[in-house]
Amino acid sequence: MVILARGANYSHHYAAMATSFCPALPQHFKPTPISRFPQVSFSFKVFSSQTSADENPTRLGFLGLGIMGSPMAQNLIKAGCDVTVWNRTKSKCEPLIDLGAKYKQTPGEVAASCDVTFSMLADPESAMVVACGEHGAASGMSPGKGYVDISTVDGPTSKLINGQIKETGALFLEAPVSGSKKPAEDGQLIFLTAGDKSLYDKVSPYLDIMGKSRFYLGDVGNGAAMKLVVNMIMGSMMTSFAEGLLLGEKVGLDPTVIVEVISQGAISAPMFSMKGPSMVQSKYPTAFPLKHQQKDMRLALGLAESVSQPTPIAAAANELYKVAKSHGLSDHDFSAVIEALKVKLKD
Ligand SMILES: NC(=O)C1=CN([C@@H]2O[C@H](COP(=O)(O)OP(=O)(O)OC[C@H]3O[C@@H](n4cnc5c(N)ncnc54)[C@H](OP(=O)(O)O)[C@@H]3O)[C@@H](O)[C@H]2O)C=CC1
Ligand SMILES: O=CCCC(=O)O
Repeated sequence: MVILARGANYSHHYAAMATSFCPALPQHFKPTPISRFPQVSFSFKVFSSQTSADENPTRLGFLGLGIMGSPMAQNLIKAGCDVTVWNRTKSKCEPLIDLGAKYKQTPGEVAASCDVTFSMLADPESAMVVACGEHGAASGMSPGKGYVDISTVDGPTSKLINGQIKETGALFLEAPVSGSKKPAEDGQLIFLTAGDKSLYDKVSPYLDIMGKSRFYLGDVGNGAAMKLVVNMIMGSMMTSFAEGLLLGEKVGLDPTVIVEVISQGAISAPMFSMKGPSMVQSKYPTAFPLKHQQKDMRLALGLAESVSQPTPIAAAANELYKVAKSHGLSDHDFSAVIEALKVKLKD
């Protein structure tokens, strides 16, 4: 069911109205902006397992069950979707199988048994091998099927995967996400999609289960570019925040007060408020692994290089992430980049 309503100011009113129409269906209900026209309209989407439980429900595959993929697949299962999973490390499939997912031995077998297959892999290399390698998803693709790659990769990788999928007659959509572990758990991700519009239309109900909004950006490569631009800014912001916390502390300021002051002013950001308190305690519980942030800085710098755009701030930030990696912080949250600034230089 989709309830359409115009105007951003009345979202909670319309949300209450929709819930009163459908009291049995509130579990996956949330007001969602129609992101292609963010300035003019909102839609409210109610996904119900009943609506998908028709004669031939769409069979969904999910490849890659890491920090992000696991809760995303879990939300699809909990919404009543028919989901088949695969992960390189099979043990990560088990909690989802317990929730009702099916399991196949290879990405190709998942794709062969599903109508649409989602993938959420670490980086360009793993996205390529899972899509196009031996027993990869492409080996199970054929006309009528679709492949949706949610991994954060660069445009050239996404275009290569698109080409291989298209050769099978299937459709392709790149759909990287903004939002981290908690938004993935809460179904509040922001999808940045590009590619086959008909596949975008087909999978929109599923994107709405996993996310709060979705953007359709046209040709393959635009979704990857949008994601890299956003993460490049985020990565630079984090290093600047880390510098400020350490400088403030060194001149005698209480870093918890710095976090509070920032939260009330013009540079307030959810990221600072969420990560700041644990950073001042030198704790970095992983939501977004530092190794992935450094990968995104590297890919964003490659994108900048491809169009001769100067990005000196991002280049400097990237060096700090590389230093943090060399200190064994790859699997910590990316906020651990602050540790790279604590390293004492030799005399
Ligand atoms: N965490 C976050 O906050 C966000 C992450 N992203 C992006 O989403 C993607 C996934 O992130 P996240 O879930 O955090 O990452 P994780 O490191 O938790 O998971 C990575 C996944 O990729 C799989 N993988 C890695 N290498 C290979 C390989 N060679 N062959 C097959 N599978 C492989 C892993 O399998 P295995 O379990 O066997 O290791 C795992 O399923 C990344 O591109 C990341 O940049 C995007 C938004 C937010
Ligand atoms: O790619 C990771 C993004 C993390 C976030 O948007 O909070």
